[in-house]
Amino acid sequence: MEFKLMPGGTINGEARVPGDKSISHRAIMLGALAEGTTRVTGFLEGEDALATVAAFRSMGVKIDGPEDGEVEIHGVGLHGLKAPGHTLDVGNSGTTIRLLSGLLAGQSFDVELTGDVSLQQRPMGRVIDPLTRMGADISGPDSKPPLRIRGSKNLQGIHYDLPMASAQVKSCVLLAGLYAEGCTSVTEPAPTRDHTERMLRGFAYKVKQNNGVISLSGGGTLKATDIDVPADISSAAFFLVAACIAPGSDLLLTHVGINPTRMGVLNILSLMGADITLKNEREVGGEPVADIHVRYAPLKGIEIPPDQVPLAIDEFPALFIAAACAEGRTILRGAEELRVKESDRIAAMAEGLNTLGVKNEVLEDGIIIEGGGTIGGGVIHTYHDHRIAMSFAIAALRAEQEIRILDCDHVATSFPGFDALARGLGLQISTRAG
Ligand SMILES: O=C(O)C1=C[C@@H](OP(=O)(O)O)[C@@H](O)[C@H](O)C1
Ligand SMILES: C=C(OP(=O)(O)O)C(=O)O
Repeated sequence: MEFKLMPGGTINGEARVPGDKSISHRAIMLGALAEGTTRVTGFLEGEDALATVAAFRSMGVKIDGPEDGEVEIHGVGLHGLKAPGHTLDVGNSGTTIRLLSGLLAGQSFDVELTGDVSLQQRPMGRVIDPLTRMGADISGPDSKPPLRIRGSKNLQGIHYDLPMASAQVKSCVLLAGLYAEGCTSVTEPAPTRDHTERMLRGFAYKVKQNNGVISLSGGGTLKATDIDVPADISSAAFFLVAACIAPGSDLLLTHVGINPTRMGVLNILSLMGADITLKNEREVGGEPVADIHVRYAPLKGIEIPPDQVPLAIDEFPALFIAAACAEGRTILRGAEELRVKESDRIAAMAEGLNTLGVKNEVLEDGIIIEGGGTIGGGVIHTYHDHRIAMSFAIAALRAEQEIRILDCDHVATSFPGFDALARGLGLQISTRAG
C-alpha cells in the first residue's frame, strides 16, 4: 500500500488514537501467565499486539477477542504454557520477541522465535547476553532471529547493569526473573518506560525500586486484573506534530497515556515553543492519562536535552518533521538506538528529508536539521518502518508539492486506521495498492 499526500491543510477536531502498543503487549503476556481471567479494554488491534496474542494462543492460552478493543485472557498461571509445536513468528515486533525471550527462557519446553525481514536484522545479543548469564540456553545466527531457546534450564537471579537504555531488555530480564531462583535486579543508564514494573504490581507481583535498582524475586504468582489501555502517546505524536506545524490547527487528543517515562515528545515540543496543554489529568489502572489540547504555534529549533532521548525514543521520526518546520537548527545526539529500530531511523529519515529538500547532517548518534526552509515533495522510501511512513505523511501539511510514500503496509503494526483518522482531521491523504 502507498500513501499519496496533497500539500497543505490544517488539523482540527477531536480524536482518540489506538491503544498503547507497549501496554497492550504486556497485558496479554501477564494476563496469560496470571491465575484467573484478565479483561482488557482499549487494546491495540494492530499487527504487533496481535502477534503477541497469536503467540500465546499457540502456547495453549485461551484468548477471546479482540473486539472493539476488548480482550479476555484466560490465564494459565506461570507454569501453564504448552510447547507451541511450531516456530513462533512474531512479525515486525521487537517488543514481542525480546519480552518473550525472557518469559520463555524459564519454560520446560524448547521454542524457536522468528519474525519478518525487518525483525531478522535486529540485534538480539542484548537479550541473549543477560539471559545466558541467568543460565538460559538461547542463541541465534549472528545474534539475530530466529532465536532458539532450550527449555528445562534452571535460571538463577542476577544483577544486570543494562549497557543501553532499553525497556525491552529491562523487561526481558525482569520477566525471566519471575522464573529464576532468588532475586533478579537491573539498573539502567537512563530511565526507560516502566510499564512492565507498573503492570507486574497491578498483577499483585512485588517489584522493588531503590536508588535506581529495580528488583523482584522469582517463585511468586500473578493475580488476574482488569486493564484499561490508554491511547498510545507514540501514535498521538504524529497528530501533535501535525497540529503544531499546520497554521490554523486546533486539536484535542483524548485519553492519552502520559506516563512520565513516555513524556519526552511533549517536553521537547514544549521547548520548541509548541502550544500544548494537558486537561482532565487522571490515573487509569496505574497509568497516568490526560486529554491533550494542541494548537498551531511557530516552532524554533533546539538542542534536544540528552535526558529526554529515551523518553521520546519512538517519537523522533515525527519530531524530525517538527524540526524541519521550526525556525533554526535542531540538534539531536545520544540517539544511536534509533539505528536499530524497524529501520535505521536516522538514515531513513535523513534520506526522506533530503528528498524533500530539507538540509540535514547525519551524526553517528543523531542528526542536525536545518529548519525553516521550504519543504518540497517527492517519493519516500519507508524501509518497512511504520513510523517513517506516518512522519512523512504529516510533513505534507507544510510541503509545496505532492508526497508519495511507498510501502506503507507496516503502518498497521502500530496504528491501524491511520489514514482514515488523518483524513478526518484534515490531512489530504489517499491510499493505493502498491
Ligand atoms: O518496551 C517496549 O514496549 C518498547 C521499548 C522501546 O524499545 P527499546 O527497548 O529497544 O528501546 C521502544 O522503541 C519500543 O517501541 C517499545
Ligand atoms: C521500535 C518499535 O517497536 P518494536 O521494537 O516493538 O518493533 C516502534 O514501535 O517504534
